[in-house]
Formats: sequence, structure tokens, C-alpha cells
Amino acid sequence: MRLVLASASPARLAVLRAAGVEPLVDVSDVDEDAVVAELGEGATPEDTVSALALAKARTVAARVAAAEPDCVVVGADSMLWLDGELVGKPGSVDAARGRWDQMAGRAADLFTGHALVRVTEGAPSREVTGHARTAVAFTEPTTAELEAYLASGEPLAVAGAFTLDGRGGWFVEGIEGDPSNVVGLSLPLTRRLLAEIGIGVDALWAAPAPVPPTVPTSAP
Ligand SMILES: Nc1nc2c(ncn2[C@H]2C[C@H](O)[C@@H](COP(=O)(O)OP(=O)(O)OP(=O)(O)O)O2)c(=O)[nH]1
Repeated sequence: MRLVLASASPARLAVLRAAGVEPLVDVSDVDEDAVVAELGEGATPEDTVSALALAKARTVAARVAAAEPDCVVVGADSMLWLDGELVGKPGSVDAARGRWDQMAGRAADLFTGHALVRVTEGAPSREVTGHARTAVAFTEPTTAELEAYLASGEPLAVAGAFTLDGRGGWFVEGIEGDPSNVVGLSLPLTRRLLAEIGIGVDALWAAPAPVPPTVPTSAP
């Protein structure tokens, strides 16, 4: 069974590769702000990340169905629930520094929404969504450590301005819940969602690696 990863996230790709799955990657480029706006003010963190994941998976499923008539498309979205606010990637050094000023020495919840769209005989046939929540306890980096971390650029491109499996790992005291969920794709939750649509992990392992797009060779 071919898995199509509807994500630009290197972290999600790394989680799947380490777990024995070589997905076809097709980035959705969904307008996340538009999806959030449509949900309205009262949306919960769970609803928000699940709606974003579903929008990504649906977009890619519609796009790949003809070329991949029998596949499963996986979309995901990760955000941090911090002081009653759901935050994504900080995008700037000042924003990332502000996040760390809030979360150093405290705990916050990393939510990742997951959506699977099954494509059968060239058409989307089933979809399931779910979310996982992992509590993350942060230590207090020194000023010098924080400024060096910010200068590395890593915290700017990830939800919550930290990584568990990268430089940010020095500053995570511990977690309660699934670690792969923090990185960007919860393997146990994805497995449960796959089972809901009749797919076992063994079927993913059996899929041949996708053929890389041929790069036209320059004329001799
Ligand atoms: N390596 C690593 N990446 C993390 C960690 N926490 C969050 N991230 C990354 C995973 C995602 O790439 C990013 C969360 O942003 P999104 O969920 O919007 O996904 P992204 O924009 O990267 O790609 P996509 O929207 O799925 O095409 O943050 C972590 O602990 N480790």
C-alpha cells in the first residue's frame, strides 16, 4: 500500500523513514490561516489541528488520485498549547525568544492533528482524523544558551519553537505521551487510524519505494 505524505515537514518524513516507510511526498500548500478562520473563534486545539491536517490530506488526495489510484494520504499539523493560546512556528527570533520566556521552567501541550484519506480505484473513498497530545516539560536555558539556540535558526521553523530530537532536546526535561507526536507524526495514532480504514503497518512495509522523479539528462 503506497503512503503519500501530504507534508513539507522533514521531521515527518524522517519519522516515517525511520519506521520503515518510504512515502511519496506531495506538499499540500494549504492556506492554513483560511482553514483556521473558517473554524471561528471557539475552535478547540483538537479541532484546529485536526481540521488543518484534514485540509492538507484532502488537497493532496484529490491531486494524486489519478497517478496513485490505490494509496493512503496522510496529513498532519502540529501546534503548541501555551498559556491558553495555540501557537505554531514563531517565524522570527523575537517571537521565539518570547515563547521561551513563557515556557522555560514550565510545561505545555504539543497537539498534532492527523488525517488519513484512503484513495481507492482512483478516487478518495474513506477519511479518518484524530489527534494526539503530548505534555512537554521544559528546563530553563541560560541566556547564553537561549541566544545561541535562537541564532541556530532551528526554533524559528518548528511548532512551539523547540525540537525534541534536535538542539532543543537539551532543554526538554521530559514528556508525558507519545514522542513521535512531538516530532510531527504520532506512529501509534497513525497506526490506529490506518486500522480504522483496513490498513496494517505491514502493508506499508510491503510497498515498493516510490520511483524518484526522473531528472532529464542533458543532451550529449
Ligand atoms: N524535528 C522536529 N520537528 C518538530 C518538532 N516539533 C515540531 N516540529 C516541526 C514539525 C513540522 O514540520 C512543524 C510544524 O508545522 P506544521 O505542522 O504546520 O507542518 P509544516 O509547515 O512543517 O509542513 P506541512 O504544513 O505539513 O506541509 O514543526 C520536534 O520536536 N522535532
